[in-house]
Amino acid sequence: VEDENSNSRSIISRFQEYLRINTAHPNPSYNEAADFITSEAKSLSLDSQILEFVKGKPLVLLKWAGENPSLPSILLNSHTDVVPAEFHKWDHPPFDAHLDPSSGHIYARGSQDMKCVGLQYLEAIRNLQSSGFRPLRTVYLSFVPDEEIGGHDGAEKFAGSDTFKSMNVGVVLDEGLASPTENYRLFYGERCPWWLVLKATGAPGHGAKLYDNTAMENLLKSIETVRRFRAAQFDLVKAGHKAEGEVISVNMVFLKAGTPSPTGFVMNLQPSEAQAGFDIRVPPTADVVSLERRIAEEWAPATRNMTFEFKQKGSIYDKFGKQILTAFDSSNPWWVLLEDAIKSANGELGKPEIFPASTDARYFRELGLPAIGFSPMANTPILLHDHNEFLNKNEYLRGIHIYESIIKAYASYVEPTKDEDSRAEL
Ligand SMILES: CSCC[C@H](NC=O)C(=O)O
Ligand SMILES: [Zn+2]
Ligand SMILES: [Zn+2]
Repeated sequence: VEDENSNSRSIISRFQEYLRINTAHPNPSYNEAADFITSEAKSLSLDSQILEFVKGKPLVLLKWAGENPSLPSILLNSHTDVVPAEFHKWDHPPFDAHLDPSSGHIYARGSQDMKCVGLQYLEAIRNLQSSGFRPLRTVYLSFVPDEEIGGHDGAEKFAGSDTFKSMNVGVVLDEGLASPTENYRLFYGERCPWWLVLKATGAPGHGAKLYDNTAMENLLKSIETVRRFRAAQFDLVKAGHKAEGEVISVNMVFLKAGTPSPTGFVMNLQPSEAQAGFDIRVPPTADVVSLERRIAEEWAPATRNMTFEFKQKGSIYDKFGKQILTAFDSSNPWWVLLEDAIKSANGELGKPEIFPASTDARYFRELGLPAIGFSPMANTPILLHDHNEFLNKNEYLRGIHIYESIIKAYASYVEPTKDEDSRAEL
C-alpha cells in the first residue's frame, strides 16, 4: 500500500509537471513541452524524434516497436497546446496544477483538454512494460502542436507527411470529452466548422432620421433569421430528439459596425456598413446544399444589400466523396476492441457520438483511417475551455488503467484469417 501510494504520487506529480508548462496560445512554450515529453519517453526507452513541419512548432513522435512491424500500427494522438485562460477568474492559477487535498481535484488549463490523455498513454505504457507486456503491433504516440488553432501546422502536415505514410497506421485514438455521468463517451465523427461573416451595406444618414435600408437594419433582420434557426436546432437538443453533435449549431461571435471617434463611436451617424460573425458547426450527415442555399437566400439576401464570406469552410466529405465517419459497428474491429477493452476494465459506455467541436482526428479520418475520440473522464463536469478546468486525481489514475486495457488489446490484435471469418458467419 505504501508503495502504491508513492507510485500514485509520482504519477500525479508527472501530470502536474506537464500541466505547469504554459502551452497556451498565442505563445505556447512548445519546446519546453517537447523536452518534457522526450525525457519521459527516455525513461520508457521509447524511440523519440521531433518533427518540425513549421519552425518553433515541434511535434514529438514516439515509437514503441512491436514484435511484428509489418502489421498496421496504432497511433495514440494528443495535442500539447491549450487555450488561453483568464487568470484572475480562476480559483487557482491555471498553470499551477493545484491539487485540492480534500476533493482530489487538479486545477489546470489542459487538465481535461488534453494533457491528461497524452500522459495517460505514457503511464499506461509504463505499467504495461513493468508487467512484462510486449506489443505485437508497433505503438506510436504523437504529441502535436496547434490543435486549438486548427492544426494546420501540426496534425494536418503530419497526416500528409512521408513519415506518416511510412508508419503504416491502422487506427488512431484522439480526444473525446468529459462525461458528467458514469458513462465514458466515444466519438466516431465530428462536426465541420463553417465560420461565416455576414456583411450588410446601406445608405448612411443622420442619426435622427427614420429611413429604410440602413446597414444596421439589414444586418439585424439577418441576425433575427439566424437566431430563429439556432433556436429551432437547439430545441431539438433540449427536447431530447437529437444529440448535441447531430444538429447544426450557430453562434454569433462578433458584431462590427459604427464610426469610431476619440471618445468611442459617433452617435448621430447611421453607418453604411455592418458585419456579424458566426461559428457554425455542421454534422457530417447534414444536408449542406440546403444549408448553403439558406445562407445565400435567407441570411445574406442580395435583395437586402447583403453579402457573405467564409473564413473557414470544412468539408463533410473525404476525397472519395464519402461522409467522414468512422464505423462503429462490427465492420470496424477497432471499435469493438475498444468497447470491449473499456468494459473489461470496468468502464461503462454511452451511445456513440459525433464530437460537437473539431479536433485533429479529422485529418486522419480524411485519409480513410478509423479514428476514435476518447478521453477517459467519467463523473466529471465538462470544463474544456472554461474557467477552473479540473480533473480529479482518482479519475486520472483510473483512466491509466483503461488505457492499459486498450493498448494491450490493440497492440495484440491479430486479424482473423478468411477461414475464421467464414466460420464466424456460419
Ligand atoms: C477550425 S479548427 C478549430 C479547432 C478547435 N478545436 C478545439 O476547440 C475548434 O474550434 O473546434
Ligand atoms: Zn482538445
Ligand atoms: Zn480545446
